[in-house]
Amino acid sequence: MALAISGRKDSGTGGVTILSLDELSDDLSALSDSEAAEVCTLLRARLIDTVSRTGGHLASSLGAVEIIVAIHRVFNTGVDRLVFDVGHQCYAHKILTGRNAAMETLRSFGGIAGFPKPSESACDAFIAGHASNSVSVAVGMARARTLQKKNYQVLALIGDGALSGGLAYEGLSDAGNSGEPLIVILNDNGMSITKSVGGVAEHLAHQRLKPQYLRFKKGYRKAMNVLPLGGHIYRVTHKIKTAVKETLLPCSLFEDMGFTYLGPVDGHDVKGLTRLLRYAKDLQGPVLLHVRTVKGKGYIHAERNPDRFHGVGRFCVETGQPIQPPQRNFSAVFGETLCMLAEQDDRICAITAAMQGGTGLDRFAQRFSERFFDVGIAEGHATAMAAGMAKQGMRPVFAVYSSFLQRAYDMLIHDVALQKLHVVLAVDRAGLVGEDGETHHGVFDAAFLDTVPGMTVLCPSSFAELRRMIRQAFYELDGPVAIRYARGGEGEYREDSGPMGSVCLRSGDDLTLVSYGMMINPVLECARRLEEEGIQSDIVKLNTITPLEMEPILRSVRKTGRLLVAEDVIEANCVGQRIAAAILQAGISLRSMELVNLGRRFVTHGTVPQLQKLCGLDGMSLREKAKEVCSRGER
Ligand SMILES: Cc1ncc(C[n+]2csc(CCOP(=O)(O)OP(=O)(O)O)c2C)c(N)n1
Ligand SMILES: CC(=O)[C@@H](O)[C@H](O)COP(=O)(O)O
Ligand SMILES: [Mg+2]
Repeated sequence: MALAISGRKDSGTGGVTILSLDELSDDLSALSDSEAAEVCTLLRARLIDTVSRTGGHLASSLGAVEIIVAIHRVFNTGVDRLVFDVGHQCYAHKILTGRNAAMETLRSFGGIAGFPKPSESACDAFIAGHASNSVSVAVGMARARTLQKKNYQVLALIGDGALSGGLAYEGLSDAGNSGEPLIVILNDNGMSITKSVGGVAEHLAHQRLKPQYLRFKKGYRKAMNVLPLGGHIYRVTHKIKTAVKETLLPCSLFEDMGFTYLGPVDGHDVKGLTRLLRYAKDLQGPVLLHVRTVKGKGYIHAERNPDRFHGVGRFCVETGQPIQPPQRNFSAVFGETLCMLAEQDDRICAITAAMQGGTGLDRFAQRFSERFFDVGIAEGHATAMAAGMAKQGMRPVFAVYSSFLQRAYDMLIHDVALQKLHVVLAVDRAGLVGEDGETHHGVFDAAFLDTVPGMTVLCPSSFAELRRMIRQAFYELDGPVAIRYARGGEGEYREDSGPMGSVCLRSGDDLTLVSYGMMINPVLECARRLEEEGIQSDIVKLNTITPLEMEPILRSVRKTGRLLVAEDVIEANCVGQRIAAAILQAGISLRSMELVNLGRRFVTHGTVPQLQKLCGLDGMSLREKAKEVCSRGER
């Protein structure tokens, strides 16, 4: 593919200035080293500018700029397969693959996604969003290539944080042994969202810091700079270097697993990275290139606060301050309430899988550091560990995003439920989450938690209810208890409806409306609008969705004969289906019924109100559905 930089001009010093990223094709192979460095500068400026207006994952994307430019210099991502881990660092790749203008629409409804999407570009090899699977996917692609006798390269780009997830080791162990040519680039910035934790983080730090090795490597680099870097010379000298390394350092974990280990190298030296990738490409086996980067590189506020700029809303470029002040949210209320309870009860422990800030646990981590456990991106381990703690008499709560809890389904059944252990799950980001889109919506938990024997699932609709339910989860219930709540703050409903089970919020004879959690807000709006048209509805709000308390619902539908259940979860085993089955079992025949939910689809990205509208779950759409229900059948 030809390089298209029509916007180049001579800088007057013999060098070339690249005027616009729009002029670049995804094939950067003809760029000189200095042009490549210039492209990196342009990309950084573009990332800071766009993300300041759209919001998104800035710090990780900034840190990966040189890696991505080097990849595009050596590989053709339209044919070679580049698998991003999580995918939140892929923005530079999007810009280089025809989506520079579309960056203005990043993460917005109808715009480009914040994660890799093959439907957007053939250069996006695989959808990503959840951590630690990239090596497995890459091995799969490499094996498919070999079986199909095709000729392309496969790369996985994985961060040190993602390397705290057990799945990564299943992939590495198999990849190292496979003999398949593939390149794993480990982008090691010492950070997950907060600081990387665990033994592997220690191992990586050790690899970087062994002083004798660093001294040796400096000398080696000097020598390499004066030598012409032919493949043969590099191979021989690299062997010598590896031998020296092995006598000075304990073997890297990756070498033991069967990889040719290269590094650690400076991940912001685009020239060096390009050379190493060319070398790795020729090696024809599993290679792990360990690259050291700075999270947030090139933007002072992000370098200083990489966790705040990991995922960021719109901000002022100059000051780094958010445009909108942070909203009080369910996660913060959870964290505060937990601190209050932990003050009185030293059995309470909090567990996070690398999501301390997002789950509202910052204060708990400071105040009760000995009872706070960040286990890394390891949701399965967190769940099994909570089971162990509960078995020995502690009161663990695992605070976890709904979509990441999917990773721990087996542990919930095998390690927690089977022994009826009192583990509390604070299931954050339940329901539609907005701009992160299909990989992050918390729309499966209501269905899968219901299948776990002995599980109780509580659904607060307000901060007051969340506070009460946390206490109930610890002191009035036993066995596994999940409290599921949405991303963000309260809506119009701010009461505490009191008991667990189901409560009637409003009385009317024409129709029964049922909902729970934050969906109660559009349902209240729907009821108000119906009333304006003379239709009176009962609203039954479910405070507990597993097990269901059916009595208030049955009482209501006996009266109205019509039912509409609204929920922002997938259709399979949704609450509406369970209610419908219970109504049938009770021998009640309804005149009409509508179950409004997300059906059997993946919901795209956008603001939550936009997505609710798309799915027919906003107040207006629910009113239309409710009117249909009312108009069906005679009373
Ligand atoms: C299974 C899962 N758990 C948690 C997350 C949330 N998460 C997204 S990125 C991230 C940190 C990743 O760190 P690293 O891989 O080192 O990438 P970096 O941001 O440092 O470039 C976490 C915890 C996730 N995406 N998937
Ligand atoms: C990439 C990733 O998985 C997280 O960074 C996630 O985007 C955080 O979401 P919140 O913004 O809801 O905390
Ligand atoms: Mg990292």
